[in-house]
Amino acid sequence: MIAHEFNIPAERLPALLCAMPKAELHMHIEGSLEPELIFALAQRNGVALPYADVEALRRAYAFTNLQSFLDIYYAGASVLLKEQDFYDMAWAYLERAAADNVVRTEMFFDPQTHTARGVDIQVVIEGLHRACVDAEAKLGVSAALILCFLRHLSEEEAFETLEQALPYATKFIGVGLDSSEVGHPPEKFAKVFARCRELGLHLVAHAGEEGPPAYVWSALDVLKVERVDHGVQSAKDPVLMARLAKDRIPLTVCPLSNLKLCVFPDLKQHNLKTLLDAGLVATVNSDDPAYFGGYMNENFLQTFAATGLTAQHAWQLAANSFEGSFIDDAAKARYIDRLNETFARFAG
Ligand code: HPA
Ligand SMILES: [Zn+2]
Repeated sequence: MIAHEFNIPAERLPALLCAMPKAELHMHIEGSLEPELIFALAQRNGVALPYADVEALRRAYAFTNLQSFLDIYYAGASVLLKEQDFYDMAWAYLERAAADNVVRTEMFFDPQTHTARGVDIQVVIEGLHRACVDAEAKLGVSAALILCFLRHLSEEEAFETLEQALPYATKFIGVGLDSSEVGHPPEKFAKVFARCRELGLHLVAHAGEEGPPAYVWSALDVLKVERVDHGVQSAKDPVLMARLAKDRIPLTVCPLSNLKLCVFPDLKQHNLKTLLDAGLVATVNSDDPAYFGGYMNENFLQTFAATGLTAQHAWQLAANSFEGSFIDDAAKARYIDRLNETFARFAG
């Protein structure tokens, strides 16, 4: 996709970042559970929480690394029991996404977090999928689901989850790999990803969030993923950077997540600009917006303010999000037209 030349006055850039159509490719739906909804669902379902109130829960959101976040994230998800709970969670996110001009979203969900508590996978998938169908009809947001395997569990358990999910295979478009990265390299899941590939599912995996470039290499070469989630540690390996650029492998970067989990000490030092300027198909995403302090537009606004990215970078990030999405080429072209129309409206 060729970037057009746009002359955007600097003072219009924040409004343009908010207005431009964009795709979100890295968002864990359980990470969109706001504290208010956690407490409302706890009350509705009679689930006891180890926090006195919403403020006490929010105060616990002071993370030092990925694991310190995951412990609280899994505790928050414990209030989800019924199909309507999954619907309500997804609907709340989809309304926020629509407000941020997200026109396409590919949402991760973690079935093992729920089946381990005795919730049937059908309840999880049907509730989330119904919200996706309604989002298209009522919000004009195209929404799809990606089932993630928890990498701290075994490959055998991933296979069991895949078996349970297959009756609902028309309701998700692919599989991913998330949870504790270091010590759980992609190759641990080689066989289950090979099976998912045979089944025609799209493949993605978290790699290079905290883990080394070697994990990004094995996500590509062993799992054969089409996108890498996070991938920011790739910048440490010039040969890997060249490979990602050559093969146009999208990286779903999550700046506020990286800040809150101390992957970078501050946003000014985030390497998004390095990745873009090296020609990588980098995108901006919210990861776990209820926990990391912002949905899509907040990620764009804060990252641009901190790192001095330009309107040209904004266009590239939005175009990359459509290129990296799992929609057909005609839909990509329509979204790029809408992107260009928005830029033309903001041009000086
Ligand atoms: O950022 C993340 N990394 C790994 N696993 C996750 N599960 C939710 N968010 C994340
Ligand atoms: Zn993630």
